[in-house]
Amino acid sequence: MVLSPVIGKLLQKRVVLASASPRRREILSHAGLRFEVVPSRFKEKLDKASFPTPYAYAIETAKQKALEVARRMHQKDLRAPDVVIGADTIVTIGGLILEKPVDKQDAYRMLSRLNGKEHSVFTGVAIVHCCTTDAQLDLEVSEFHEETTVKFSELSEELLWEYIDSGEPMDKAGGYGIQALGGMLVEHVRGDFLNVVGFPLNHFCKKLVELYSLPRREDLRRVKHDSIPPVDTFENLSDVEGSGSDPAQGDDGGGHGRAEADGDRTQAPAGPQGTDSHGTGESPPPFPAGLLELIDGFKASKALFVACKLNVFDVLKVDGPLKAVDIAGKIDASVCGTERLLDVCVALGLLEKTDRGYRNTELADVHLASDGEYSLHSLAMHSNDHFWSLFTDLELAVREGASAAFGRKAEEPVQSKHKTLQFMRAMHGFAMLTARQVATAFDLSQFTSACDLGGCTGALARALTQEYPRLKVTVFDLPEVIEHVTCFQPEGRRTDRISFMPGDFFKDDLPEADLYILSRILHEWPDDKVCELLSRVSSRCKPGGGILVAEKILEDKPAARGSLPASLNLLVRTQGRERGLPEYRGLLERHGFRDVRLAHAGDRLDVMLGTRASPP
Ligand SMILES: Cc1cn([C@@H]2O[C@H](COP(=O)(O)OP(=O)(O)OP(=O)(O)O)[C@@H](O)[C@H]2O)c(=O)[nH]c1=O
Repeated sequence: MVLSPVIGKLLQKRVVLASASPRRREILSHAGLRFEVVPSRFKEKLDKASFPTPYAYAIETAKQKALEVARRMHQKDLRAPDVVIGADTIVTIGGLILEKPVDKQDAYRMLSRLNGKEHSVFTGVAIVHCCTTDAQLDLEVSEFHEETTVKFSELSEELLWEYIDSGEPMDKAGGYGIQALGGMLVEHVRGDFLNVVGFPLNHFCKKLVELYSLPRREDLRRVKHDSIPPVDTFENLSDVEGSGSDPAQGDDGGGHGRAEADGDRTQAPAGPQGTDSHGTGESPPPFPAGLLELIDGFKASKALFVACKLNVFDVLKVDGPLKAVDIAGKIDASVCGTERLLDVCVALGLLEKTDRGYRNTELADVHLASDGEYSLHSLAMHSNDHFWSLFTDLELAVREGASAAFGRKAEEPVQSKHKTLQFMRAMHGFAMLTARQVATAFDLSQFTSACDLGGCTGALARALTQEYPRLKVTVFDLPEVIEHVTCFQPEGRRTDRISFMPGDFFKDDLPEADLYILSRILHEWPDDKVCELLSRVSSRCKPGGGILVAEKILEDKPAARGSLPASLNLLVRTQGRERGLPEYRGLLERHGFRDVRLAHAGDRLDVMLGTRASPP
């Protein structure tokens, strides 16, 4: 790959870096690029839960930063620059996205989380090509991301605070700067170092080669139909005249789309014979890339489920990297089928393909192998074995409503030991990822006893006892669940402050406690059952006692993507449903709980805390 000529081609263009990051400026100017710096005013507040992956979030933020600058410059000068570059760097660990710390305590929380562990750094990059025709701004976006894995040493509290007091963490994602003092915290790095610093230069150059070496189909089409080529950049910069292949086809996970001045749109491909899809010479509708992704979404889920079921991630965690033929032997499957499945997993970001064979990404090691503390393997298996077939009845459930569909092919009760365990593992995986955030959403230190109703494996109980040294927690769940809880207690971390009690919260006496917890329980039930349960809790709870409810609360604005499948789950599964804050608040108040407060516990859950009022 020839790097400098491709950077050289940009020298003929007015290039703007839409970033205030001094590191990005330095990396790009060292590479010989000439550009202006116009920091973006885009507020980095996108809803993380609405993105399928952390890097999708970073890419979208990068894109919005660049688009904001392009539009602002166009408005101001009536002429936008030729190219605007935006980037966003995030640090991710255990499903959490860490951006820049807001204060020293926040930096401490981030660095403690990274301490002694491996994490990923993603930078999303957007390259926006601007073209102004008749004062109209036409924008075309190319985007990609790069991942680097960084391992921190075990660091003492003292060192962490010394580092925080140096002031270095404050303007850096994850609260550290690998290029300076923060380099001392790092044991090893896998991948592009500059990507951690804030800009993946190598991938950027490859992207430029891809963009500027091959004229894209849409450019050829536009040259043919429009009198003025919209982006003169490409004809001028092309090395390979007349080559008709479409680099977007070979895009390595990055996108390639078009945005309009007042909103984002994806570029339509040329219709047959290079005409637009209407055959009229007018612009075809935007290419519905997101829609096609949705249409294909079930294939991606199924590929993940099958790879989990065949234990691909377990095999690679122990023995990877391995060639397809060796993996096929270990999972007892055909070589050609295995190879295809593995390549799909690479495309989905679950595996990496190296010269030595396939290996797990960190995501797969942590969440898709079956043995990890934060494994979601059983959640994937539960979705495959249980929800997949229920969802084939979605049409019926929608036509007839939950209650009509319920009972026909309704849920088989979770009976066999295997099913119970799979269900418990599935719940446990999710609870392990959310328990700490639920436990710390409010200060619960005034309570000395709690009862977690339907607390399953005790994941939340453990987070609560770790957080509150005075608190004793009783986990109350069905006998068939309590029977298996010992499998889920981590060796060496048992505490006599947690006890497990078998029982049915609709029938049996509830244990005595200062605080009653219903975490992801109420959405499972219809209103009459919710009222029955809340009235049982209310009559057992002493005045001044508390109720803690964790649920994903429906919002008035269009629901976050993450909560949508859950609301459909409930349609095909039980008669329960998601509820909004006023409804939950009303239910709690009706059952004698006042001062209901709300806190967010990460992207997937909200927590409400109410106090039992004295009876009138
Ligand atoms: C992990 C790490 C990050 N960073 C800096 O963290 C900021 C991320 O924040 P951002 O939101 O992507 O960028 P920004 O600084 O707010 O600038 P902008 O592009 O204007 O949003 C960027 O600065 C990066 O260099 C380092 O300097 N070293 C490191 O090891």
